[in-house]
Amino acid sequence: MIAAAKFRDRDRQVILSVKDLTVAFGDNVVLDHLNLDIYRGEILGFVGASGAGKSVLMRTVLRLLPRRSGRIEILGADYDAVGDAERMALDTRLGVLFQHGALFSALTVKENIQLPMREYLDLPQWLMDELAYLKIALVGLKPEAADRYPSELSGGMIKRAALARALALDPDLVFLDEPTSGLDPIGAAEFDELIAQLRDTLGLTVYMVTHDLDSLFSVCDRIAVLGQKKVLVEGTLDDMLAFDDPWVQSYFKGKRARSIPRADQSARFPVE
Ligand SMILES: Nc1ncnc2c1ncn2[C@@H]1O[C@H](COP(=O)(O)OP(=O)(O)OP(=O)(O)O)[C@@H](O)[C@H]1O
Repeated sequence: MIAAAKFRDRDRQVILSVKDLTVAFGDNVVLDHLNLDIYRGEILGFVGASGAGKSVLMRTVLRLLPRRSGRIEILGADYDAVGDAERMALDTRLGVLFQHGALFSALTVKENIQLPMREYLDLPQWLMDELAYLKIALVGLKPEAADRYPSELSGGMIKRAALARALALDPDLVFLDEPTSGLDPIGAAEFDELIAQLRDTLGLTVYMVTHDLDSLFSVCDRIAVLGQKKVLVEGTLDDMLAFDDPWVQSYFKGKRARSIPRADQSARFPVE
């Protein structure tokens, strides 16, 4: 924890800051004065029991759900305090991969990737085509995938195509909602590797909601646990293991967790 804190304080810029966020549906308060910071260039794994509110948090940050109170700052700018033009510019800094890919079935992969470009940019078709092929290559798909429809793709290819769409506008921060769910262990490991590669080469920041212990142990720099309507604990895997809470203990120290080899986190959190 000390090492992680040093690394953050010294080098890191907060890219997304959620302050005092409360979200409720009628009497059902799902998030209660929640705080969370995400730092540039990190892969943050976000976990919590089913129904804890992980998707609600992600959707609220993306302004797909209303909040009762609280502030959301992207790259230091308060979403609510900026004008329409700046808000639109902030939107382009974020990319999203929804659970199950959420590609439009009537559009080809190329057309899906070009959707955000059409919405936010004014580019000639030839340039959008070149950019789409670039994104397709970036996520490890072959060029032939460009003209395929989602129904013609495997589960792993759909995830990659959806990731290519999330990267369409060269975002600073991507939200991934259970990106490896439904993939076999090899496909999931390859996807994790791709995420780490994109972080390293593009300097991408990644917010990953996941139930996948392999992902948490192998690619996440930091973990945050949602519980009791707040971020219960955040930090390294060692912080999770030391945290005295029954759900956190059984999640990170359970039989399944014990069978997974851990990545060397000291490489990611160097101490001066
Ligand atoms: N649009 C909505 N209207 C009313 N209640 C909602 C809505 N969306 C989510 N909820 C409620 O908010 C709570 C948190 O749901 P959420 O989907 O965020 O959980 P989660 O942590 O993502 O769960 P899982 O891991 O199972 O996907 C649940 O009680 C859910 O019923």
